[in-house]
Amino acid sequence: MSDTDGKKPLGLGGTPRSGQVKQSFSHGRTKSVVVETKRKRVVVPAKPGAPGVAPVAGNKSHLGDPSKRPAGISDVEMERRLTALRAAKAREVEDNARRAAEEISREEDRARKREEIDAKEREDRERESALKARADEEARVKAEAEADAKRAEAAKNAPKAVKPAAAAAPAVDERGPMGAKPALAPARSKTDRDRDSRADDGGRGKAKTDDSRRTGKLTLNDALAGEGGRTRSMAAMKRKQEKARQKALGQQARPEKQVRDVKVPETIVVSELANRMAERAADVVKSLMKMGMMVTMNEAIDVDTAELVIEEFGHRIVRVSDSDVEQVIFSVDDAAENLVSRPPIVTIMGHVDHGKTSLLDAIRKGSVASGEAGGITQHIGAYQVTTDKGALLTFLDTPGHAAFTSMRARGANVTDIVVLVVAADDAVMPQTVEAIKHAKAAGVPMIVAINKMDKHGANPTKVRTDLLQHEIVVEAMSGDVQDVEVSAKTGLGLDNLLEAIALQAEILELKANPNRNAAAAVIEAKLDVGRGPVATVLVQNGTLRRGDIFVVGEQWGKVRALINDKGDRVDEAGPSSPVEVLGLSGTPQAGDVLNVVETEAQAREIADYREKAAKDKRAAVGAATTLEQLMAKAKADKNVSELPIIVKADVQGSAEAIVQAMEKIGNDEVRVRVLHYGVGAITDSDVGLAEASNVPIIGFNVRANASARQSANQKGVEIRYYSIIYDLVDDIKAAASGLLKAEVRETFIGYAQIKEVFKVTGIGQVAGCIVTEGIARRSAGVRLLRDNVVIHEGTLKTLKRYKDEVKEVQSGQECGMAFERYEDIRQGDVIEIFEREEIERRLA
Ligand SMILES: Nc1nc2c(ncn2[C@@H]2O[C@H](COP(=O)(O)OP(=O)(O)OP(=O)(O)O)[C@@H](O)[C@H]2O)c(=O)[nH]1
Repeated sequence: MSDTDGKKPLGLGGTPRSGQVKQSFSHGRTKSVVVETKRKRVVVPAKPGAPGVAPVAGNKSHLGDPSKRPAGISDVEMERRLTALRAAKAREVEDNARRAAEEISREEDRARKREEIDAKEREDRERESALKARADEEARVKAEAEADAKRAEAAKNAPKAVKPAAAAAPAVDERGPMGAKPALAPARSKTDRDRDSRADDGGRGKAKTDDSRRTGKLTLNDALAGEGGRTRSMAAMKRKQEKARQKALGQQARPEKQVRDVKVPETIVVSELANRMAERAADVVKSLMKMGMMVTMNEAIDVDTAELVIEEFGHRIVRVSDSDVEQVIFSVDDAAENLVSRPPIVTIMGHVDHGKTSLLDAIRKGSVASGEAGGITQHIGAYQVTTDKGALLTFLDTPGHAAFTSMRARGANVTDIVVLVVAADDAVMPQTVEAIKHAKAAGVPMIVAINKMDKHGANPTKVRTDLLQHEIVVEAMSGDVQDVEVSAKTGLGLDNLLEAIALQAEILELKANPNRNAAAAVIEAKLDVGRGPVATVLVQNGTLRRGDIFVVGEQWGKVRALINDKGDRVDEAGPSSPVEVLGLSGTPQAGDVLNVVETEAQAREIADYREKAAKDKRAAVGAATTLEQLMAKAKADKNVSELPIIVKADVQGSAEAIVQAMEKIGNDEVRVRVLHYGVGAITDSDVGLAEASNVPIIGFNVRANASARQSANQKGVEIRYYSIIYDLVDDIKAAASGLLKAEVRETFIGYAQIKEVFKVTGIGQVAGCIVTEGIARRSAGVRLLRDNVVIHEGTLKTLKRYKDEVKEVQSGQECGMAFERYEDIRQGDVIEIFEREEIERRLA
């Protein structure tokens, strides 16, 4: 079937010249298409003025060649379009004329305003120069120079300011009536105006823009329409105004690149270097790459390379050494007017059981002694007491046991006054002498408290004379050391003691500046299960506050809480206050100094530096320097038996004291080696270490946690608990004694002389002897002496009397002796008979 069946071909009429084309498709389908060729219509243009031709509607010549029109547009449509075009052109001409007129009027307005502003500026300048002229000669010269400079600047700006406005005058304002309204804008700098002119391309009225910037008043219309519909914030406007003002004052709008002093240690990470130069890290990396160093911003470079980079960026290098990080905490001395009185820090020292704790207890009316394990003060406590007269005193309670010597030494260093307790029923004892030495070495004044005056047989005079031997001349003996007779039990003389302390403090004129960063001494540190590391510190200067950032030894932190000696939380602690500090990164050592610093970065930097330095030091001490030393050490170690232990204690001071006590145990042959010590409960890792090294764990006032207990049971690790240091020392001594080799004691029991030597089959050489002295015993040891020289030492193979083997032969009797594995015996030789006895030894 054909598509053309029953249909006429589509055409515009007339006589078309047509033909048929047959098209073939797939699957044998065909289609006949009728092709029609249309004749072109020829339009002859009508002559203008010719009769019958309407000027617009009748005459179609102005509609152009219809063949060139787009298809389907009729003459009428064409006519309508042309009319619209003509009307638009007429409107445009009108608009242009109107705009030009408006522009001229605006220009006139602008010129008038410009003149006004110029006049005002001129007036200002003249007034300014007149004012300056009245100043002294030097100021006048300077002012004139400035005025000249300003005039020159103004002269430079003036023509440029006019130019864009004039050039823009004929331009068409596209913003219509809204934009055409002359709006007032703040005065603008030339740079801003130029920039705006550039931003407004072509069609936008530059004159309008300039005008709005110069008029000094900002209207809503202007603000909204000023940037082609782009709104500006008030802040942006203010910035522009500020820039313009600065420009007018002759300041540079763009700040010059700042040259910085860049501190660089021996090595520095690239990103940190960029940070210190205030440059982009990527730029620094780029600059390094240009130098041929392919580094990333997280890699460290040496100081010499850093110097090249710094120079390239136009900064200055300041080389610092690692230790310089500590410089931030070295502060200048306080000015005298900033210093205020502070309470004295008093340390009570003396021999064991002379009543230190009882005395302090009596002073602060508390009961420390009764709560202590075994009645021994185990660690330093610090307390503040107020006397009846209102004087505030800070007491450090130092322990009395010899093991705590080092802690006491530290106590003496933060101490202003030492109270030396000597029991009146005893005398000056070794630790009394030690305390005197410490106090003298630290240059700390001393007050002697002669305690236990209530006791029968108390003899204070003996104490005073004993002290003379140690160059302590008390006041009672016309010396300069105050002495007070007291009884901690009855409270006798306590007032006098406090008075003596207050008097001594007055003489010392103790002062500190509370208005500076705090410096404090750690008197105790422990790891508290709930609170983390806790340090008891004594503020020495400044005021320690909550939130302060500090570094203490190898640790650092931010004060999370401060707890005073009464257990109350406080916000700050002034000079001489003892206070517990929470918020440390780790447990510091007793004796470390806590310093408040400005930033966390500084604190961390100092702590890191100290940790590294301490590590290096330990490594240097541990390393044997020469081969001989190494060999000597190895040899010495070989001959020494070791009892290794692990110590865990409740506080740092106790742990250190135990380690010291352990070091003292032992001799050339045996020693106790503390493999590891720490503060806090015994944990799995302690048990792991103990198992690996096969050592027992000593817990002093601490216990193993549940899992550590369980794994210790499984692994067979021994854990021993103590709360009294004497018991611990005694037990370890006993254990170490077990390592000592038993002593071999030799006892001479007799001599025998060899009369003749004969050979016996099956035995070998046999000596026929006579026991000349003592007794000859079969089991004993023998030495063969020839001309009083020992030529053999061994045991007997046989001891015979006649034919019988006997156990012993008495003096004066004859016997036969043969040596075990030795034959060279001669007539006349002497046999020495002795016995060996092994004696068990104990450590002293
Ligand atoms: N009669 C009498 N006994 C006292 C006096 N002062 C202390 N004592 C006793 O002496 C013993 C030791 O007293 P502490 O205060 O524990 O002695 P300490 O010097 O602190 O001892 P350590 O902590 O071991 O260094 C205790 O039994 C006290 O009761 C006193 O004035 N008179």
